[in-house]
Amino acid sequence: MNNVPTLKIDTHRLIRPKRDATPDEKARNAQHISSAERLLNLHERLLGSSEEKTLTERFRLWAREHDLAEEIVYSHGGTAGRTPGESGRHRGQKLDFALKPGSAHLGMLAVICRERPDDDGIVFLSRAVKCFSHYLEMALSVQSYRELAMHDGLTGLLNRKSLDARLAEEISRARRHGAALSMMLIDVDHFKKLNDELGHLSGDHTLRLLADIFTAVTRESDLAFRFGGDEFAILLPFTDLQSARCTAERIRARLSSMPAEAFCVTGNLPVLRPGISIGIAQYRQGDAETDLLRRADTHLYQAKARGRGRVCTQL
Ligand SMILES: Nc1nc2c(ncn2[C@@H]2O[C@H](COP(=O)(O)OP(=O)(O)OP(=O)(O)O)[C@@H](O)[C@H]2O)c(=O)[nH]1
Repeated sequence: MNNVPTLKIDTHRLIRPKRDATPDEKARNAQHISSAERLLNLHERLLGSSEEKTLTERFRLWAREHDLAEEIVYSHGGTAGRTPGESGRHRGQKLDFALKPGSAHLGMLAVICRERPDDDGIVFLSRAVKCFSHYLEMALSVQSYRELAMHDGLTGLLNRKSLDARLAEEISRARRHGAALSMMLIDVDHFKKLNDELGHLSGDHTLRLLADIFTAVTRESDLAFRFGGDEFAILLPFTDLQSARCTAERIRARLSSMPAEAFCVTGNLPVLRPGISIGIAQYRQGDAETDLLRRADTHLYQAKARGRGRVCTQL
């Protein structure tokens, strides 16, 4: 974020306007001013966007409007070192630029031109790519902060804030397509006792182990969240109650198949195997987000009330 893009124009190459400037000097001045205007326009277009896709699209449109490129292709995992620095290397009608705004390597940018630019054209293109790479660096940095803000620091699962957003998305999808959607709420049984007897480090360790189990047992399309404290939520798109129940039982089976020592981080302590209670609800047409959440919570409460260590669902 400390790399604030600067408009780098070779002002020293501008020749002071003088009455007796030769036609050649006048032409060079005009060319530099036109380059500056075009780069300024690029800055103005890129400014204010922190999305990688939007930036690439804006750069592509700018390059096409200025007849600099037919196509722009950005790839994250470009072959580092193939093109040193940001100096474009002409390969047919394609110029490859390594995006290195500072010490970071952000990938490669392929600029596909209709005709081979002359040397001045390549220098100008390099400046434009450098400008783009600064904005891209900021966008990627904002993106990674956004990612972090959506996750829980202890378990790495999505956090409560993400749940609100994803629940609204999934409900609107289920509503639109008439697709099944289930929600699972999971709470650790007697977690306070586990914390008190084994210590908070073991408690934290248990929460991480549970998160790993949820990730391992669920499908890629399922979304696991740390709801808060010792409570978790899993959203299961395209999943009815019966399948969600099977997933819940698989989670319980995986948990009970783990050796008890796995839950203790400090040796010579009494072994305390954590149990979990699970409540599941399925989306019903017309449900608001809070309805699904409230019903899953009611079933979790039932699981606790009926003696814990079980799964309860709506009928
Ligand atoms: N180690 C650890 N403990 C936490 C964390 N967040 C919340 N807790 C503890 O989790 C415990 C939750 O306890 P309760 O909500 O009373 O419930 P419980 O003891 O699990 O009992 P039941 O849910 O009724 O079975 C509290 O003691 C919290 O201090 C955390 O991030 N790490």
